[in-house]
Amino acid sequence: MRNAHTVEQVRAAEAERFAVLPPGALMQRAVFGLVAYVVRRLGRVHGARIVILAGSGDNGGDALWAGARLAARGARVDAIATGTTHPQATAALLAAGGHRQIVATSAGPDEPTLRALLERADLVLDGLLGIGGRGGLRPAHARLAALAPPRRTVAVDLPSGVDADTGAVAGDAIRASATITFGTYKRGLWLMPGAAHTGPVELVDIGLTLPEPDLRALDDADVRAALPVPHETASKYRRGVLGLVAGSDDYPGAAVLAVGGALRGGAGYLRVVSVGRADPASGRIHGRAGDHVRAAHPEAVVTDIAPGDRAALLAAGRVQAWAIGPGLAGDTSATGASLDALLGEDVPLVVDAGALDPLADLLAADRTRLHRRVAPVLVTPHEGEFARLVGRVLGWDAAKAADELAADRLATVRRVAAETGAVILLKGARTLVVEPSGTAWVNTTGSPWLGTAGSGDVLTGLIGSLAAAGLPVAFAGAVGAHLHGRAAERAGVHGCLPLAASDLPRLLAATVTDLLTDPAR
Ligand SMILES: NC(=O)C1=CN([C@@H]2O[C@H](COP(=O)(O)OP(=O)(O)OC[C@H]3O[C@@H](n4cnc5c(N)ncnc54)[C@H](OP(=O)(O)O)[C@@H]3O)[C@@H](O)[C@H]2O)[C@@H](O)CC1
Ligand SMILES: [K+]
Repeated sequence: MRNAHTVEQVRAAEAERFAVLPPGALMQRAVFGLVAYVVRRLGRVHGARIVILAGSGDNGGDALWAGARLAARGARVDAIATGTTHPQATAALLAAGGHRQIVATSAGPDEPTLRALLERADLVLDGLLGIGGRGGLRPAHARLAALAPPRRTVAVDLPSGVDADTGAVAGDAIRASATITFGTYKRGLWLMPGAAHTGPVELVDIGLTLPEPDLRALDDADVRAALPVPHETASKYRRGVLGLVAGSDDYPGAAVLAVGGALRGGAGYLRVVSVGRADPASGRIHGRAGDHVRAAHPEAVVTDIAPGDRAALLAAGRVQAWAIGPGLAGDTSATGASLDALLGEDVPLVVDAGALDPLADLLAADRTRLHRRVAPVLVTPHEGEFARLVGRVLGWDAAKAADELAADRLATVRRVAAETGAVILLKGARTLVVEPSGTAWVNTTGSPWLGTAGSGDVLTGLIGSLAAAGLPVAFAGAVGAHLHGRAAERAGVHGCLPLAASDLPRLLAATVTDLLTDPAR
């Protein structure tokens, strides 16, 4: 498990260490980790050209100290400063044979010199701003951030211009090929849009004693430990039964995809309820979605119901979790009736796609509905669906939803989870899962190829299945998002590019197999 903390939490932990350690000790620990990374990355330090971008604070100090160590090992180190710099670190750099120039002064480098330095650099260390940064970069910093070559830039602690707490980016910000962060992960390294600036993030332990994290990210080891694996006395019922309400005559494929995801989540039995209509000749209820599911997944037990038939829905049988939404289209009042029936059942419920607007309508009529329910409800909107949800339930207009998410994605989702009583899984690059209590996970697996029709249907089935198999539904959301992302990452290896959603169930099986058979277990 990786943990992220707020700047306030980091400052408090640092203060506690400052009180007992010799001056500069924490910074030297950070520098040691940074230099180790640079040496590993470059392979050969002697003769390498390093450019340090240095701001006025301790973040610049880290980078300059690293520059001093690298200069002492034979690197050519040029520091470009925005103004005054950390005195001891600057003295160390100069003593080791490094150079320093200050931009925007008469003796500073002109534009062509600056560009040439950065173009020739083997590596650029971004020490413009760390956790002390506030708001958008000032002009001198912004100019350097725009010139730094993304593929050869390493961010020190965090990419300058990314807000350490929110991940917000106002104007120019460093784009890094890697980030070496100190003490703990900062939330902004994991939250969009900042997360798009970091490259892979490495943590250097500097010995901070930290409180409960504000945000968590699962690793493969966490997911492996959480996977529902049947034991000797398992039976299909004991492994958990998922009820999945999915598919309609208009969108039968969504049900097939959701079932594909559900079959890889660990539940032992799958009851699928599809919406059909009465056959004029026989009077029997029959739907296209049911036919498609039966043909594609003979192991699923399918019931066709008339739109909104609550009794027929619940008669499908006992389940340990319900999921509703993929491929439900058309009559939202019928979906609302089904949803209302499922909300009356005391088992975890996953709500997605075509059931999200009907849920919003139910919550608009009664905001306490989910707060009063004992078992949790997890909703899985993408950004557009989230905007509609908060529009209908909380009265936010679309611009407000977009602005709040851009300013502080995590705080916004936390607020909406607390107000609605729903566990919210906000899909997208860096999917967030947030409980009404505020407990939050961010997903760091995935691939842009996942932005394809139907991938959300697979995710809903997968999460529902994990919940039916016994994982708490919010955790099932975090585990499901991790597996879904890992599956997509494997697409290239398994010859599945461009990725189609129907490839995902097979890729999920390969992902789970690898996790369970990893010899390092
Ligand atoms: N202390 C230690 O032992 C350890 C510290 N560590 C390191 O210290 C870093 C934190 O250092 P820090 O507190 O000095 O803050 P940092 O981000 O470098 O500079 C802030 C200064 O920049 C300015 N400024 C603010 N906003 C701005 C903007 N938008 N655009 C431009 N300028 C802006 C403002 O200065 P002003 O110009 O207002 O005087 C402000 O004071 C941390 O990230 C980690 O790398 C690690 O080594 C672990 C051990
Ligand atoms: K930085």
